[in-house]
Amino acid sequence: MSDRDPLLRIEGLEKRYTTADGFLDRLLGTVQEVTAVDGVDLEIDEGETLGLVGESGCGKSSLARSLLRLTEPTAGSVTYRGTEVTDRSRADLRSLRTDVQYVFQDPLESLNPQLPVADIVGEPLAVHEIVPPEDREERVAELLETVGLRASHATRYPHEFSGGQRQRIGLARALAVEPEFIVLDEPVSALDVSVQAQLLNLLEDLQAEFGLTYLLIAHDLSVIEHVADRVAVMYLGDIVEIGPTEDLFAGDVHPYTAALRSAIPEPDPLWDGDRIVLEGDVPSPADPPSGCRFHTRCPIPVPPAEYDLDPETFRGVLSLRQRLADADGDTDVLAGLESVSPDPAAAEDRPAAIREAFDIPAELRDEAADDALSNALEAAAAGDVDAARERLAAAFSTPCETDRPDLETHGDGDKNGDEDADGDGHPIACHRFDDAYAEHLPDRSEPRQR
Ligand SMILES: Nc1ncnc2c1ncn2[C@@H]1O[C@H](COP(=O)(O)OP(=O)(O)OP(=O)(O)O)[C@@H](O)[C@H]1O
Repeated sequence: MSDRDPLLRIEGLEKRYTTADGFLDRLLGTVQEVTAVDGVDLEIDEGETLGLVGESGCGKSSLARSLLRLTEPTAGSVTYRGTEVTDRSRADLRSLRTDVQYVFQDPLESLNPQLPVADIVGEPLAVHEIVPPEDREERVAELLETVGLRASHATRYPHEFSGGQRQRIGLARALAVEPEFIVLDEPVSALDVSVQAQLLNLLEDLQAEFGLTYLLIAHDLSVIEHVADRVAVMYLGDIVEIGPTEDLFAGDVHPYTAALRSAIPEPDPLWDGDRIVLEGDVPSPADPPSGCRFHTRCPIPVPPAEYDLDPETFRGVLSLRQRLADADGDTDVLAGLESVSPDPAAAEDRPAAIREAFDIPAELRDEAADDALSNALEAAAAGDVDAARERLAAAFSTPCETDRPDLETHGDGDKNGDEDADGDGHPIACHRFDDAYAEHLPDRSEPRQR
């Protein structure tokens, strides 16, 4: 391995689950395929902490478990210290199992409740024959002290400990095999904030002491802000952004990263940044949106090139389009909206009410856009959802809906999110950063604001 090789390299990693394998499901046609990880490329360097963030269901655990083959990946390649992992036999994976450890989110689930801590931490020492049996007790005591517990804790059982202490036991067990690389899957998400900070400090101390490399998974950016060297942001099976941590907390970022960032509780009462609230949940990976997978929730989708629309207005138009698409033949779908009068006699008021319901101004600053919208709203107000849908789709399309963005560096920098000597660019999968769509965004400074 040369100096420049990463410790771990993942290429085109895919993990698909079939939701049901039963005969009845196949007979009824209810078998669904879920693409939890959709062709991810990633590199992790020795000694670094790579944070992996995204909402629940984005595929973080599936990615981490596949790369260690705790679950079999469907496709792709993983190399560890230059050696392919994906085609190794189970027996061959034994050495990898000591080099690489996985610490689970919920220690109560991963620690055997029937065993005292001495056995939980001692088991890997025995299985991998790391110390002779007569030295095991002493080594367990050392490991417990290394993670801030007492040697006397060895005789107790998992339920006798607090959440933070249980996570320390999980760490002691992982450290028993003297690993190089540890995957930490939501290690602090079940803990109080003060306990979180203590555990994150411990992780940093252990990294410095033992030269560890971490993949640190979290659904919350605040957890990794002070710990990770680089951050990869995951949405619906894809990495949508990867870069040095400081770049993701300042400067231009993917709109999804911006939303995660704005969700961090701000201790300063004078802070006047805008909270970005994402609508709805992560869509089902069984039926992901076309184009950019984030476009159905993106606060700033790329508007059509022919109009001068601000991002918020276009978001409203796109949400209206989605509502009409979801209506699927239900002509009364708009009547369900609170501010849209259900009274058929008030049909002439409905276009205005629909605009209001979707935060679209009463009049768009772009006359041609306003005409096209009015035309569609007239059809919607008259209950002709099909016509409204068609008119909106014809007039208000976005490349976000049709073109899948690549994870590309649009400034200076390389594909793995490392800065180059004189640049601060890092890979982002978003059309807003792609010059190919510049004509859609005449004033880039406006939509890139956070
Ligand atoms: N064994 C499985 N069978 C079927 N679908 C699964 C399985 N495991 C995960 N999934 C689905 O794959 C998607 C990604 O799940 P995954 O647990 O990897 O995401 P995550 O980002 O780690 O979320 P969380 O933090 O909630 O664990 C989800 O839609 C989930 O329902």
